[in-house]
Amino acid sequence: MSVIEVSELRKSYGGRAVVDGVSFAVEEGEIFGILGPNGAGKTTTVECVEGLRIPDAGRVRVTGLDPVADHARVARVLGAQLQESELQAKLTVREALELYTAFHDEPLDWRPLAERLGLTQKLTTRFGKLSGGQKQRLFIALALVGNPRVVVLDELTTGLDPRARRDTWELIEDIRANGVTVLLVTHFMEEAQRLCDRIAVIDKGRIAALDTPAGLIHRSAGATVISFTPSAPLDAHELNTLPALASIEDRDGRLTLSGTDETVNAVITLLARRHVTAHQLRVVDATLDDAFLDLTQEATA
Ligand SMILES: Nc1ncnc2c1ncn2[C@@H]1O[C@H](COP(=O)(O)OP(=O)(O)OP(=O)(O)O)[C@@H](O)[C@H]1O
Repeated sequence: MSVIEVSELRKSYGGRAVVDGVSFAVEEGEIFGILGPNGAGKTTTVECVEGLRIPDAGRVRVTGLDPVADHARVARVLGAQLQESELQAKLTVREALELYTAFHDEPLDWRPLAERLGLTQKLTTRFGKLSGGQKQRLFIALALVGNPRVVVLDELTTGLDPRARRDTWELIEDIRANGVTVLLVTHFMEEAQRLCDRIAVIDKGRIAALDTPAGLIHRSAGATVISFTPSAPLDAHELNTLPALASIEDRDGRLTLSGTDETVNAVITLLARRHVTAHQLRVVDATLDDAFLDLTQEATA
């Protein structure tokens, strides 16, 4: 049984479908990413998983339980990251940890958790005085203190500096290493590529693609990019008919072509045949960034 099952989920506001038939399943121990442009329906989807919004249609199950009908039981297995507005500025870190411990039947001891999250020195600091990174670490601690099987983290590293972001990534890997399943909403491609086992790309309320990060990159039209400045102009028709070509750009005589390994080999053969030298030749793999733009543009078209 999957830890999270979402099937044909739909939610509309004022007659506009913001989640329009989303289905996915998250397996035990996975870090599953939800990636998409602003307003794609990511938060609405995960809030249906948390039982905070009621779907118009479709089925959501968390460890086999309905998050709305079985809200109290789901709250025991699912840890959700709070939004900033949900904690009082005057509450100290210790008070927040004690308060959230009291909400759960079988909580973890918050002390080692605070230690692992680097909060021990901050126990007497009020929430309002914490830095952005410290607040995020406290939110992670509060999401984990109930000893959940699943945690939902929405835009966890937004607003963090690169160091704090990397620390947070290590924490998430650590959480998973302890057997917790992670559902992660993110805007950051690097974050998704580094952390997620699988990613659902959501665009306009629908799943545009669902795959591993490497799978998404390979699936996108231009998985490999070759760029060079030819020593003499090349024939446009010959370039445009290269096999598996996804895109071609000529910027002040520097050519950038995306496609597959087949495209790259054909470019090299063409250069040799025409006795043209390629200056500053670069071949790079596309990133998840490229794949994301490709996939979400595709869905727009
Ligand atoms: N309670 C609500 N009432 C009306 N419209 C809403 C409500 N909640 C969300 N929406 C709209 O639904 C759409 C999807 O919102 P959602 O927050 O799920 O997107 P998102 O993918 O999480 O976006 P972002 O990346 O910007 O956080 C948006 O256009 C938003 O304005």
